[in-house]
Amino acid sequence: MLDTVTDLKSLLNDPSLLETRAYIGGQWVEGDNGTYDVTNPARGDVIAQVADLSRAQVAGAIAQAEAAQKEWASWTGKERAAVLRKWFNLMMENQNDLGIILTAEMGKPLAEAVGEVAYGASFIEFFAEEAKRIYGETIPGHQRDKRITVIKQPIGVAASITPWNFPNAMITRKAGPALAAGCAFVARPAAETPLSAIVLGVLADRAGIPAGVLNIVTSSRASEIGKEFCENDAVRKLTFTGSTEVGRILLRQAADSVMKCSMELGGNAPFIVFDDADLDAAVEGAIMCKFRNNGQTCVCANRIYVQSGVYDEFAAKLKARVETMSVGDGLADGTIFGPLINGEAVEKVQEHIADAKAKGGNVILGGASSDLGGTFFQPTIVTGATKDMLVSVDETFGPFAPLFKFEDEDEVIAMANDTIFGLASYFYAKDLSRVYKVAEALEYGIVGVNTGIISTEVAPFGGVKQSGLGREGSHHGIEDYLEMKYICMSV
Ligand SMILES: O=CCCCC(=O)O
Repeated sequence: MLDTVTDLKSLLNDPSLLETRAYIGGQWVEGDNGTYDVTNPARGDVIAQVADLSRAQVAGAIAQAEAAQKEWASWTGKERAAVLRKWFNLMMENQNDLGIILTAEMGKPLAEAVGEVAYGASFIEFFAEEAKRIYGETIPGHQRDKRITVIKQPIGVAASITPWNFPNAMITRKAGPALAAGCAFVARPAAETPLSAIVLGVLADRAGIPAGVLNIVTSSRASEIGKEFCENDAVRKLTFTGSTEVGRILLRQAADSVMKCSMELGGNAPFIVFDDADLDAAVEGAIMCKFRNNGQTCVCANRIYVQSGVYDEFAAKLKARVETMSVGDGLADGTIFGPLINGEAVEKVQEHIADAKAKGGNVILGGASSDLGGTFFQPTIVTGATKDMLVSVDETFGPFAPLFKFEDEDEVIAMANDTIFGLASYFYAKDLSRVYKVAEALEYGIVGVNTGIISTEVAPFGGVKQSGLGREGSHHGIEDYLEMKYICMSV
């Protein structure tokens, strides 16, 4: 049982990793607004009380970042790479402790949490390497006496707002390229999961990242902090992962200062199973894709389309596999499905299931809260899903798998693209020309073909349509933190 912060400390190999103060300008800082409670979603127990910063303190953090940025940018790429590499090493050396902290505040099973820490650290490793490869360009002059050079420079101070579902990796995917580029960074983690962010500050400090280059600002007041980030002229880049609704608000707020924005927003991922697919592989892919993090991931399948010839078999196989998977505390052995983050998340899953049932859906597995109570929910599969159901337009963000039936390729492509979102999509098929045609026709930033897992630091992650702006990860990911400068010289 994790009743208090002392209990959580006792689970850690290095209890000093559990810090509850904010990290600003290399100092550990108490909140002007006191503290707020961080709870364990499995039981609702308070596990820590974290610094609740005021807007003025966040402005102070931005000032510290601004003061530190120029010196940091003057370091060579190789020098920046060396400390980023140390930061990566420290994350991996403390991977299990970081995983325990993450599970305690977010709820996902420990194996997934430890996996997320490795995934998060991979962005620091990758961008440490990229720090040495920020190349410019020479362009043939437009007149005989002209020489044109393009250099790339850090954009300045970058600020991030990140969600609770990936409390580690969503920060590192932004901080890695920002710091590698020579930007200073101010991170505001989700109020639900500040401890995983703060521990990144602890390790950054140990790695020798200079004071002010990385700042972690914790606060229970999301909208105030969002406003400060958008309205403070020293912030030149805002990077956000979260809902499309909040992304729109931030974009509006950021318009006045014309800052560069990256938005990784909501999805409504289709997962398509064609009749020539390897069905067992498709079932495994659907499980990974739909139920990763208990369905609480922006790239989780939201709508599963299965061609009529294999529909019943796929449904039976999926049910048989999912019913063997257990729901439980994230720290308990064998848990596959942890708790949902909070009561609101449970209500949304319930609403989508009730709506599906009312519109003719047939619950073949689950459908209700788990006997464990709290926010534990049974993984649920519904057959007979139709496009008038809520789930076809709205991301459930929970363990609900609706199975839609389709007849042909054109029909399913039209259904899959019939959404304002365009983040991830998936399909299983063997026919090569179908594979190419469908991959090209899906209006999404990411297409998984015969795989349910597409996330990696080496590929560009991001969406089209109202799923966002910009790409994170890969060599493209650093571009969002750089400005191009064109130098025109007359010789
Ligand atoms: O909710 C979105 C988090 C993205 C997780 C990933 O990188 O796969």
